[in-house]
Amino acid sequence: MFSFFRKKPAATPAPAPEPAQVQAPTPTLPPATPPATPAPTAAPAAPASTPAPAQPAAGGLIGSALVQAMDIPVAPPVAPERQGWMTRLTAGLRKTGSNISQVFTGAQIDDALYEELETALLMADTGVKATEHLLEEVKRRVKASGATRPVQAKNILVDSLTQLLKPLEKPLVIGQFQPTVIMVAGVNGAGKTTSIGKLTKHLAGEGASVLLAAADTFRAAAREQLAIWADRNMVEIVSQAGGDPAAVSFDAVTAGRARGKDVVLVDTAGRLPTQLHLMEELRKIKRVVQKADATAPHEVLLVIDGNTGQNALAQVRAFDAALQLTGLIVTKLDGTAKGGVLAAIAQEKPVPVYFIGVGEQLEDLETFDAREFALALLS
Ligand SMILES: Nc1nc2c(ncn2[C@@H]2O[C@H](COP(=O)(O)OP(=O)(O)OP(=O)(O)O)[C@@H](O)[C@H]2O)c(=O)[nH]1
Repeated sequence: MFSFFRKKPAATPAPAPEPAQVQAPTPTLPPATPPATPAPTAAPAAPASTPAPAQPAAGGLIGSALVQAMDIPVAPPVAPERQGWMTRLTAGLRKTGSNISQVFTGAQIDDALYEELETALLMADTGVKATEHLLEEVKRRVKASGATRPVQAKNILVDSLTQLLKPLEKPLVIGQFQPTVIMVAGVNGAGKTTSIGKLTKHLAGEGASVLLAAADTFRAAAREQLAIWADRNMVEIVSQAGGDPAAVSFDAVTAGRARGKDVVLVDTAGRLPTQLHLMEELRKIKRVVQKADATAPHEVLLVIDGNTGQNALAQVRAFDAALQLTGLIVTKLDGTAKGGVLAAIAQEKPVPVYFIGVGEQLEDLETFDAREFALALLS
């Protein structure tokens, strides 16, 4: 089931400065879709209601008589329409998740388990701060709940990770502006064009009219790749060999407005944050897009390759400083053992994650859901 974006209801006041151009969503587009999954019920350990850990009673109660009822979070089931995605996500995150899950295969919760957990989280590129946070949370809640079995500690980790990642959840909203201009940036090969192609397919499939801007004017292959996605989805593309990327973006936004498009997606060339002149070029694209539409770009997305681990955090910081990011797309989580980087982002630079990618297939890019991610990682 498609659950890529939420359409702003027509009744929602649009803060566009040119009311005449802000139109109600086209009838071909679906109404606002409810969240694909129920809001995660991040059940705190609720120590208040938890009976105190059992004290050996006088008279020598043994075995199961000592077991107390414990309040351990139990994950609610995933919505049926997300089951297929969960299967792909679980498979994609296997490399990252298996090392962490391994920690909970022993017989008891002890210092050795916590040490192993710390190492596993650090190895998954969760970062020092997020690792410390998660460790403290798990220890605190294990103690408060009286949990003794590693599987209980694992459930508590799922819940703690969900809570940490929750602020990163945000749906992509279109329909508030026409067109919604989405600028996409990132380092070389992060998966920008592929992600734009997948997004285009899904948006077009839902009846949204999309215009693509090939603002990577240097690399012929990049333009061709985008043109293939445009052809496949029968959407229009503004492209120009060797031209100025800002000029192409300006033309695309102007054309998008004139033709009443719902979405304009601007694909920019890959660059490293250390290439200052190229970062300046990105700023210029953003400024020029603003000239074509004073309210645009409405979204500035950074695509990051999940394989880059902690370096992804540096990319988020650098691109955010240059462009004021509104969201992230994290790709290639399938080929990495470093998927913990999302926790590092949540802890240190919480820019919303609109989509995550776990493969090259169309259906391998989906909306980010904190609980799904935590469950898939530790399943
Ligand atoms: N395994 C895997 N591969 C992916 C994913 N997303 C993209 N790719 C692959 O990554 C490679 C680079 O993707 P592109 O979309 O060309 O990357 P780009 O950021 O546009 O590249 P430049 O324009 O050169 O900066 C392609 O082979 C994609 O198929 C993903 O989630 N998982």
